[in-house]
Amino acid sequence: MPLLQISNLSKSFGGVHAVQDVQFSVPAGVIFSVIGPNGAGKTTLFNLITGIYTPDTGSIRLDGAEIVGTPTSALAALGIARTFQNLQICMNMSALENVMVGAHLRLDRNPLKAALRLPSLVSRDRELADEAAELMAFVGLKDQVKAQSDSLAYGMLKRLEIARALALKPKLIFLDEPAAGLNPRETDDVADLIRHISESGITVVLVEHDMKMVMKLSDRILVMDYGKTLIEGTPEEVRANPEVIAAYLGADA
Ligand SMILES: Nc1ncnc2c1ncn2[C@@H]1O[C@H](COP(=O)(O)OP(=O)(O)OP(=O)(O)O)[C@@H](O)[C@H]1O
Repeated sequence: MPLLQISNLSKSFGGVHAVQDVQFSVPAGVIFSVIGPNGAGKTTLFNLITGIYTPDTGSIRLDGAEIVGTPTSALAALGIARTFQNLQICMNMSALENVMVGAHLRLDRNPLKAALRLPSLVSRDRELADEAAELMAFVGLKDQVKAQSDSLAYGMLKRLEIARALALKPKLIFLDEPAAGLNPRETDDVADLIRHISESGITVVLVEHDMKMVMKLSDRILVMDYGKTLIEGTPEEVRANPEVIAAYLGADA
């Protein structure tokens, strides 16, 4: 059984068919990329799977269980984490606190206990801070553990967001354009990080415009165009598909 199975998924906004009858499945352990021109429906697809939008029709199964209608917070508990195309970092918090937010989302906190600052919770906060520091080191932010978020460069903030998603201890992580706005060296570093995330046992679903990175990293690629699936296959199959070449990749891909 695939980890994630999408069937007949559709979502319209007014007259715009943002996602139209899309189906694919993501086996556990792969790096799965979604590509397509601007407006193809990639982010809408992410928003549907991560509970931000409700589909008009279709089914989304995680480990065989239907998750359509499940709120984002409950999806986090089921093991789905994501990052956003536009950074969602709280700039008035420290970098470490931002990552700890991810861990807090994972844990069931008792607000009364928190208000009373019970010793068990204080020690758990210390554990979470240690865990968050480890994750920051994992994403390459070892030297920024004590930094304020607003002092971090853009590339660092993108990594911080990945660390926060990892703090959920997900089995499936959705990365929306992790290389957008990065220079070629930073892009290579993010590609290495994504590979490490995958090697740690987390299934990765990626939306990305950097075609070199997508071709290098992905086990499978879904190509979308005008809300529909153009093709789903291995990088070799996608690269060789005439429709993809015509619609998207260009002759030099
Ligand atoms: N909340 C919304 N309300 C109205 N229309 C929307 C909404 N979200 C997306 N759309 C429309 O749906 C279509 C698909 O948009 P989407 O953002 O999913 O594409 P995308 O492939 O992620 O594009 P990009 O690569 O530019 O991020 C577009 O025509 C867009 O204008």
